[in-house]
Amino acid sequence: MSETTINDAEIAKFTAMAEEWWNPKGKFKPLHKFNPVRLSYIRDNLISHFARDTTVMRPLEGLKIVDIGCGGGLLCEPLTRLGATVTGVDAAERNITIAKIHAEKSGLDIDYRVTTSEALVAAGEKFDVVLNMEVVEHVDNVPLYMKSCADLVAPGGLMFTATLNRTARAYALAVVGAEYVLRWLPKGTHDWRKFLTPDEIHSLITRNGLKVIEDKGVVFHPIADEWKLSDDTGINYMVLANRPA
Ligand SMILES: C[S@@+](CC[C@H](N)C(=O)[O-])C[C@H]1O[C@@H](n2cnc3c(N)ncnc32)[C@H](O)[C@@H]1O
Ligand SMILES: [Mg+2]
Repeated sequence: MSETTINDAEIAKFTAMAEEWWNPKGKFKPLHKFNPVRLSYIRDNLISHFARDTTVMRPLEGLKIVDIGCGGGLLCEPLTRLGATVTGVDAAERNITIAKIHAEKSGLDIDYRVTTSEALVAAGEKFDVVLNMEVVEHVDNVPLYMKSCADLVAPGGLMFTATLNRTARAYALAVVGAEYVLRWLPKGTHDWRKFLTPDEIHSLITRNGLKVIEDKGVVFHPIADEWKLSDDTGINYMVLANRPA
């Protein structure tokens, strides 16, 4: 394939951190702290969009989900427990190795693959739900990446995109604060210039045939030591979109 979304330096960076995926106090601590709020946002929207029964143990039974840039599988595992049929995709082979070992230990059946969104499109795959969480700021060729994620959404399906906004506040908090002051993340984790605004994400989504349903900010509350949903999309945010049936 001539065009790729893989940035070799980014893949090397994530490969070097791969052993840390499931350590809640390690380099991925921010994602662990983030996980409950984004997981309940995803679950609630899947249940309402696909009209699922909330009284059953596995409300997502039968839904086909692909998690692009799944890392160690922090979202793949709980979504599998909720009944979904999950494919986890990452360009870093080491991440997929770690994800597979962890799923095996947890007794979960997850289809983990070392590949990319553009390769899945070339293979003609479609999913009810595409998760595009904290990846777009780490890829090359953002238009190709967003097009291939969108192309994977089946008619009637949903896509969740999470990333960081390109604001002065995001620079101060997500780069300087998180990497240099609080040391939540290794220095160099994020390049602010690669962050995208909600308007830029919307245009990448709509030009590929999806409709934006809503934006949701995710904000850290230091006293509660918790992330919460918010209307403030100035730093971390998620965009929910659908492909009309
Ligand atoms: C910040 S992590 C996010 C992990 C996961 N989505 C989460 O939110 O818990 C970004 C992940 O994207 C992967 N990645 C980077 N570029 C990619 C590409 N072009 N295609 C697929 N995965 C990629 C990295 O290896 C890394 O695991
Ligand atoms: Mg990131």
